[in-house]
Amino acid sequence: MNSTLALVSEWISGQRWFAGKGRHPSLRLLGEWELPGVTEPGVSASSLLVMDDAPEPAVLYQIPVVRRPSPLFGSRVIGQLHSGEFLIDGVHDPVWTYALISMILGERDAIPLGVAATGRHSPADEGRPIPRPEDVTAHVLAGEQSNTSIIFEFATGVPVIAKVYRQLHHGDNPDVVLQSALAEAGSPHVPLSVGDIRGEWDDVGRASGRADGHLVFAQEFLDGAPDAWRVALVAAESEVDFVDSARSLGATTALVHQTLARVLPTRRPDAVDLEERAALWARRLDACVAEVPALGEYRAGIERVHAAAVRVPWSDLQRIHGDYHLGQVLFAPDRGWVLLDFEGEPLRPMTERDQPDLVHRDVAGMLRSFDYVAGSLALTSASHSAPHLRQWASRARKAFLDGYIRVSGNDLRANRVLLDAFELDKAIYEAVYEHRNRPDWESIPLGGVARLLSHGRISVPRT
Ligand SMILES: Nc1ncnc2c1ncn2[C@@H]1O[C@H](COP(=O)(O)OP(=O)(O)O)[C@@H](O)[C@H]1O
Ligand SMILES: O=P(O)(O)O[C@H]1O[C@H](CO)[C@@H](O[C@H]2O[C@H](CO)[C@@H](O)[C@H](O)[C@H]2O)[C@H](O)[C@H]1O
Repeated sequence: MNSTLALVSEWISGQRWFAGKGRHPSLRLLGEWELPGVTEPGVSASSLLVMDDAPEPAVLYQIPVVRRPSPLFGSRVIGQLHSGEFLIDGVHDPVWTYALISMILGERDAIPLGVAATGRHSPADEGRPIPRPEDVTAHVLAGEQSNTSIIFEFATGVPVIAKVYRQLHHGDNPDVVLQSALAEAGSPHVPLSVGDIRGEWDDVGRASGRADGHLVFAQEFLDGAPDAWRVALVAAESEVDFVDSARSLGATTALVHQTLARVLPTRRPDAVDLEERAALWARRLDACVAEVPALGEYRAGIERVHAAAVRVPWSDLQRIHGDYHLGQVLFAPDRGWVLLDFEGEPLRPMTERDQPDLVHRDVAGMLRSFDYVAGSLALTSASHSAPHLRQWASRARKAFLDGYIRVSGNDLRANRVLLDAFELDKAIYEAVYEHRNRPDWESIPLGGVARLLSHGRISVPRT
């Protein structure tokens, strides 16, 4: 028997969303918010906010839990407390999931235990009632994710997916802000927003002593819609051309960018923006080379591209997706491509992720993704020749750009070095991502870097 924190400390390193793999956590409980409306005697449902001080900077995690006198059949038990109660992993517990959806749809406040939280039901989803417990089922979405998503199915009405953010940051989460703005502007290219939960907690690092941000985001669940990564992989595997699909994905991307530029602030980049970007690219290159030494041989070439990229004209800065790749897009037969997960790159600090940026970042991300389809198949399937796969990727990349340029009117080929700079920046990020998560795939982004540098598109004198 033990304290909540001791039990969570033992359990957290085995969780897929725990970022400190291989390192012992040093946890501190900031507080919790208790979900309202739980009527079962002796049972409470809440969400702990726990700071891990072991990494630098420290990471704030959200951990839904249920305390019960005895576990249910199938409960995921975290451990037994001093009190004799059991601490249960909340996202798998029907009391927690029912209280969560009721709090969002009923716009209820949590019981604050050091952390305040409030549910909001989106006007776009109006008319959906709080279901009776017997009219809703919930299960956790399987698969690798940075957060934990719960699928709700109702006796009537479209299913809902609620994403419980595992790492919390002060400020609006772009995932909620951008998708809600797009959905409210009538874009069919994101799922309908259902609602969210915002919270407020202590933060000694802030002048006010408190921080606030999104804790949960709920949206329509597009059941059965395959993601574009799967669709593209199947096409490449069966040697089916992806040109039309890639062109329409490019066109959809441009439409989403246009809507974001219409409904959220944009601004002209100035000299300071360019200086800051050059400094950011340089810092990121240093950090990536330090972690993946194989990038070292490309450093000078990458620096030349970065230097050239800040000398060409830049278009306006605007809100973008931020971590755009084929796995972030679903194909829904009745509405085409639907974009998900606008949280930005998980390895970048939130202060960078919620800033306006060039659309080039998203376009570059997707171009890299076509390269990944070819690269991953070349690694895993002996029956596909590398030149053939390269040709598949290069046709898809060209079609994606064609589709984007046709709809946006923004000729990203005119100053190709700028797009190359973003593609290189993405590829070095991917090298670090693969180094940490899938070392067998490190050669995919490294090959991408080598190819980009061999195109010789830089027309500035070499130093
Ligand atoms: N609205 C949705 N409809 C259908 N599937 C979804 C929806 N949102 C997420 N998914 C599925 O869940 C996966 C993880 O979602 P994502 O937003 O990328 O979460 P994470 O931030 O945990 O990576 C997606 O790749 C997709 O397969
Ligand atoms: O989806 P996430 O926000 O968690 O993004 C991270 O993981 C992605 C891998 O799942 C990673 O994407 C890279 O691999 C993809 C294939 O699995 C490929 O399509 C992408 O182009 C490539 O970047 C992403 O970079 C990372 O942030």
